[in-house]
Amino acid sequence: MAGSGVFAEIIDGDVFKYYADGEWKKSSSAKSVAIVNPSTRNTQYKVQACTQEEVNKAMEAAKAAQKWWARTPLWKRAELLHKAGAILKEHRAPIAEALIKEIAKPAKDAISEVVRSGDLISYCAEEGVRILGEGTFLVSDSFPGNERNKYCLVSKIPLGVVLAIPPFNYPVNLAVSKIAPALIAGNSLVLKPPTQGAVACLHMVHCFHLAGFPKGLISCITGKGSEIGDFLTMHPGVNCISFTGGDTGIAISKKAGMIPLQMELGGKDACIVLEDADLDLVAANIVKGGFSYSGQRCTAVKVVLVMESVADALVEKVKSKMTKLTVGSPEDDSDITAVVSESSANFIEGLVLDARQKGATFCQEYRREGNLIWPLLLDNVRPDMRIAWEEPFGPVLPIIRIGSVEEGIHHCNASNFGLQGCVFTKDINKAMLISDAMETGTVQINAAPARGPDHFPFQGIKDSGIGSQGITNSINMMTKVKSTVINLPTPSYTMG
Ligand SMILES: NC(=O)C1=CN([C@@H]2O[C@H](COP(=O)(O)OP(=O)(O)OC[C@H]3O[C@@H](n4cnc5c(N)ncnc54)[C@H](OP(=O)(O)O)[C@@H]3O)[C@@H](O)[C@H]2O)C=CC1
Ligand SMILES: O=C(O)[C@H](O)COP(=O)(O)O
Repeated sequence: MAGSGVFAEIIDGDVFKYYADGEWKKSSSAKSVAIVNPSTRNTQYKVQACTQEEVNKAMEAAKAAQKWWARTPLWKRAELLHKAGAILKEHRAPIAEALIKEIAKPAKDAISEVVRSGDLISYCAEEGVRILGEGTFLVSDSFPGNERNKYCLVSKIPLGVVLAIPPFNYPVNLAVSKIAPALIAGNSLVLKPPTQGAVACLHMVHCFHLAGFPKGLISCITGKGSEIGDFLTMHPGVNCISFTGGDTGIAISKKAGMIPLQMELGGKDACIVLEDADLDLVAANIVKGGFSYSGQRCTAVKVVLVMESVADALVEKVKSKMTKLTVGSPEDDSDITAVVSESSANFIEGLVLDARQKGATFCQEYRREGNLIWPLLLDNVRPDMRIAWEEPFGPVLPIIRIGSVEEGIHHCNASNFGLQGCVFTKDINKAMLISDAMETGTVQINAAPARGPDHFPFQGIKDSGIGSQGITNSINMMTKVKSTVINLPTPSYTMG
């Protein structure tokens, strides 16, 4: 049960506390933020609306704790991370329950998100010891005109205080994908969880608390992003921001100071289907890729670009598979559950009505009950329809019929997004050429887009992001280079 057992200390009455300086606290604002259950549309939980003064205190504590943490041996940092990962997996049930209630994540997916997160933390601990345990040694005479009288020792050192801001759809996994790299690299961490997903995040933070991390090293500031977000992202105490979400990230990138930014934003992942593709494989991947977690994944298949000659056959296969999708409550492990909010459902509906008005073919009747939208395939979508370009973040998938591969690549590259894409063909040479031509961070060949497994590099270009995630790249991004040059009185080749 969320907020009970070992988690009893993180709640006060019906309001979850925030975490700072090694303690669970009530905000002096005496205000709380309601978390509405997407399925019932009733208030499920409440979290503290933290004040700017509480942010300042968390930043001060983070700065002080980081100085000591940077002097903590790598093996000790890794040991604590392994403990946190194990505790997280041990308490997967109450954390998954919070995911079910606050973001309507199907029960099975909720459990797997928590387990995946525990595994990410441990993998990160091991990877951090490996890559941070070595540096570079350069000699001066490798550059013309120099003798070997300078030795250069190059190492990776922490940035300082990392601000982590994850989105609602993977509030635990996309939080630890920032927290673990930050900590193993010797940084401290301030977390601003999504409102929808905040309680799952608070439970996850408690697992780090139980593991025994130093006071002040980790804090979790709750409150609406629209109210406390700018104060956090423009705070002078922040040395790096790692953000995942929508175009909010673009706004943040314009406000943040001279600090490293890691941004994983929206996507319009295109699925290009060639005439020789295995259509059963394609249909299976389109349904899984397009409708898992009700399409609320940045890596969801968001537009299908299929050669006209095989389009009818593909559409029939997809429609047939869609009839097997269950629609209902996350507690029952339904495939399709309520989207995260009424505003999200309204946005999705707007795209559907626009497509209807402009003549798209509806493969199913459009059906909505509250935030629950039944899976919908739109055929014969044209570029003048909003759904051809915008990201519904919901269970609605457009099909665009193309006359050539070039037409498909053109549509993919004309998008403002550039996260992932996929191509289905039996001709690997053609697949490689298409992958090279697609302007996206990743191209999947003969499978739907996916961020996982979490050690793979994951990046978006254009409006889909800045920098590269994935455990190794995240660790490196949360460090900076330090050179120490030893100047010898006379050249020495004894090490040559
Ligand atoms: N690339 C990806 O992985 C994802 C992309 N998205 C995209 O984002 C859209 C909306 O999803 P959502 O999660 O609400 O994304 P948002 O960009 O609205 O929110 C992401 C995170 O940013 C916080 N935030 C909001 N405003 C600010 C601000 N001014 N300063 C700092 N932080 C802020 C949010 O907090 P709060 O919740 O309190 O507002 C949340 O923690 C989706 O429709 C989709 O397009 C969403 C999820 C994942
Ligand atoms: O933000 C998202 O939607 C996730 O990065 C998607 O992760 P997945 O592809 O592993 O589901």
